[in-house]
Amino acid sequence: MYELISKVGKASPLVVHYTNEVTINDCANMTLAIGASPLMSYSYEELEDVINIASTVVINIGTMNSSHLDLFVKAAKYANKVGKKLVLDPVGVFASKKRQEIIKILLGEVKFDVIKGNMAEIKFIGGQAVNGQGVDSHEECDDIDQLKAISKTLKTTLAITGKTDVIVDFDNVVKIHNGSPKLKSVTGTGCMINSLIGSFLGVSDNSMDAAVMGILCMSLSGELADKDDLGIGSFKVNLFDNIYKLTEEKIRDLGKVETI
Ligand SMILES: Nc1ncnc2c1ncn2[C@@H]1O[C@H](COP(=O)(O)OP(=O)(O)OP(=O)(O)O)[C@@H](O)[C@H]1O
Ligand SMILES: Cc1ncsc1CCO
Repeated sequence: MYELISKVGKASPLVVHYTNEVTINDCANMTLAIGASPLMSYSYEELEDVINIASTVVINIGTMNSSHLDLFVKAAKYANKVGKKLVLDPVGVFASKKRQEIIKILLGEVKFDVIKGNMAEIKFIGGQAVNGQGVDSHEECDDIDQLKAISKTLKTTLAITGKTDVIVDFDNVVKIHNGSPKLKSVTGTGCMINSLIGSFLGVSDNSMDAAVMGILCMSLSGELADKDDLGIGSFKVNLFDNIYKLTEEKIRDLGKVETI
């Protein structure tokens, strides 16, 4: 699995993003930092052209935009139709009825390789009552059986972020114990994980490995970046530097990965 980091650098897969306007630039830079190639689009006109050349398509509903709702569904359905890998981030799904409606349509009509969310977002799409605010989660990992059931119902790999990250594919479960609380104070670290997972899916058919690697790269780089009592601006720069300088050896040595 750890060798995927060199594979991404060599193959530089194209990750097409339909994502939110808040973190779009950081997602493009994160894709480049790990060695893949980003393309961000909001156009109906080029939808088929750009998805045809993509390795992976990322759908992130973070900033609900009336003119994008149908575009995101069309993009996801077309990616499915032509057999592209797909990642969904149901950002803030519990915050509004319209978010719930669009996620219901996407889950009903599209098969995703990985659904990435914070614990509140994932529990919510699994039908649980949750404690979240806007796009943020106040939930932690308490019931692995519940997460396994959600993965089975949605027939997908779940990549769930939090103090402890959890990746669940049916009965296979991996926990990641790296991280830094500062990652929560930089907006879009979750969105950037979609870019990382999308990059790894571009060089692997194993969704679980891609999801573990995507979260691990962010959580470990955040941990390494949180040095010398840095302020949050410098921390963010240091986070990107650490992603860019990750190696297979570093991940193998410093990753705190627990297979359950
Ligand atoms: N309390 C914490 N301690 C350590 N690491 C954390 C903590 N909370 C979150 N993280 C890390 O922060 C990163 C992003 O996770 P988070 O759950 O904040 O995503 P998110 O809510 O989807 O983010 P965003 O909406 O800003 O994109 C992950 O790498 C996760 O491990
Ligand atoms: C703050 C925020 N609002 C909509 S999307 C987004 C980025 C983090 O998900």
